[in-house]
Amino acid sequence: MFIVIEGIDGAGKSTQAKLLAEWFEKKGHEVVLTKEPTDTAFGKLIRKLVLTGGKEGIIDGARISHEAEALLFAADRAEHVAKLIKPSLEAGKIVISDRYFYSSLAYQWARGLDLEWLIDLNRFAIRPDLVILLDLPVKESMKRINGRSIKTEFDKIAELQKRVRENYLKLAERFPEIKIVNALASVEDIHNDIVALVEHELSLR
Ligand SMILES: Nc1ncnc2c1ncn2[C@@H]1O[C@H](COP(=O)(O)OP(=O)(O)O)[C@@H](O)[C@H]1O
Ligand SMILES: Cc1cn([C@H]2C[C@H](O)[C@@H](COP(=O)(O)OP(=O)(O)O)O2)c(=O)[nH]c1=O
Repeated sequence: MFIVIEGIDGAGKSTQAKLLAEWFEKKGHEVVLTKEPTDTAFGKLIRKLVLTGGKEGIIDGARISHEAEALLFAADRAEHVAKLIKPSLEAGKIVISDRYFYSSLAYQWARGLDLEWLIDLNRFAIRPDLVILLDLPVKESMKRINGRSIKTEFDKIAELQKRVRENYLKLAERFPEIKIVNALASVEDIHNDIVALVEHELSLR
């Protein structure tokens, strides 16, 4: 089973991915908990070129072009799918990924790239069984990650996050595997909502 957790920065993805992995482990499953960008050479390149390119890089996404940025995320993902996700699923393991190609659609679309081009570019990425979209207002996510962002650029980041949130909600109408979870609740309540969705998915097998 392949489960993806998506949402804007600070939505609670890594918190919930970890709890879900523990839930599966308690039930005796072998779990691979992973994320994008990955920790491989491609992921490191993305962090260097796209995510930590100084103030400018963080706000506008890149000193490199948005197209090159999308291609880097896709290259990282191609390696992720080929070397970890596919073999793990074939071995019968549960794979939980903190972000996947829906992040590329939501974020790179918010940067102004064409959605259909992004979907085509990511066509190699096997479709997950379930995508949990942790949805919450940007104001709340900003409070949660306050320490992580550059305060003076706060508003610009918030504006981008708002577009990303709207994009995720639009994507949920197009991709039936995306299930929206209200991420404004407590960690425990959100976990229970996610477990209910997972149990429903398991009952269909
Ligand atoms: N439901 C929640 N309510 C309040 N704070 C939360 C909740 N879930 C996570 N947090 C906190 O918010 C911050 C961001 O959570 P995190 O799981 O790292 O988000 P993400 O992986 O989506 O960026 C962390 O400090 C975390 O402890
Ligand atoms: C996977 C992915 C992430 N991103 C963005 C979303 C986040 O703002 C950022 C980094 O992701 P994040 O989950 O914050 O990773 P980390 O904290 O480990 O560096 O990259 C994209 O723009 N496109 C993508 O395809």
